[in-house]
Amino acid sequence: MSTPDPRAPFLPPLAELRERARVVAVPMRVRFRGVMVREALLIEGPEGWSEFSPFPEYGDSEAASWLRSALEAGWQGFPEPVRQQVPVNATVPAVPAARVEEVLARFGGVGAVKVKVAEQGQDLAQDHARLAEVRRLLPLAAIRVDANGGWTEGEALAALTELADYRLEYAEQPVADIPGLRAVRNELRRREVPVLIAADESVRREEDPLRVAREDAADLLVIKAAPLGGVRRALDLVARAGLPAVVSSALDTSVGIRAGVALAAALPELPYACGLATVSLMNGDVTDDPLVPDGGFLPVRRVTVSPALLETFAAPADRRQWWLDRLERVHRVLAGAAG
Ligand SMILES: O=C(O)CCC(=O)C1=CC=C[C@@H](O)[C@@H]1C(=O)O
Ligand SMILES: [Mg+2]
Repeated sequence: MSTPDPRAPFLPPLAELRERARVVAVPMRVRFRGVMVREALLIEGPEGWSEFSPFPEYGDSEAASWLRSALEAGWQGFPEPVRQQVPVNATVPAVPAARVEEVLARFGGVGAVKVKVAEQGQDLAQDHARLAEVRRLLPLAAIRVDANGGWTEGEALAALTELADYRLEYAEQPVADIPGLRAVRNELRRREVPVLIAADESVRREEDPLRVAREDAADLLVIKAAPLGGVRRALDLVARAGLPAVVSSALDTSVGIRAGVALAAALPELPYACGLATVSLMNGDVTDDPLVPDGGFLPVRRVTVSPALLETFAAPADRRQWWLDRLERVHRVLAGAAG
């Protein structure tokens, strides 16, 4: 497969993007990544609505991939799907065990659940309790955990050796760096602990997203459309990596989730349920017909944005300005890359 053209897709003039940009602040039902409000800049392009919502702490060059992804959605459109619906997992944030039932209920029936573990300020007993509750409520579900790099190697080995009793499908980013992932993976195999290792941050936040695969540091990759520069770039990455991929969200509105669905729908193989049901964690959306799961699946379809909801969730003026300033800086980064 060829290297994606760094200039593609076409970069519209900043004035055009600014003029069409809408900034929303959508409340969460439950704290996730430490936030209770998710902000996003949405732009309507000729091919449909697009979302630019890099997390606020990300710098401009990292955010440039998110803008590329938005431009693909709005100005280029998505590649042809090979399936018309995609299986999804429920996502359980690092909530107390007593809240698990209420969180799971938001997702309707699903066959897979991702549980956050290793949250700062919590301990392994809390992870155990959360996982035990998920297993009690869904005895047959595929369960995976996501530590967001929160364990040391020693902690990861100890924790996963114990948590394997819940029949874990895989552990996402148990430790922060690639040599650590590789070491944990090798040691778990040596101990015959049946937990696969997935890389997330080590793919989407690395200079070289193929390094994990090259260094044999994970069994599978977590792939997100926006941080990887869009659906086509993510597809190219998966093809080059030669590892199974799980598509996951960036905690987007339904507009951003649409890109994730397009990615999952276009992958030649989709062996795992995708982490694309996160609209269910939000207390609002920009469409009257949100991309939330039905029977454990999301459909492959367009998202129609509601002008009334854009008003309802319009961000305060200072935050709107913050996003417009960011858009301007990141546009400059992409214009530089194209020059
Ligand atoms: O994968 C899922 O089930 C939901 C998405 C999800 O967990 C994430 C979305 C956005 C940011 C990340 O911190 C987080 C992740 O680590 O995968
Ligand atoms: Mg993750």
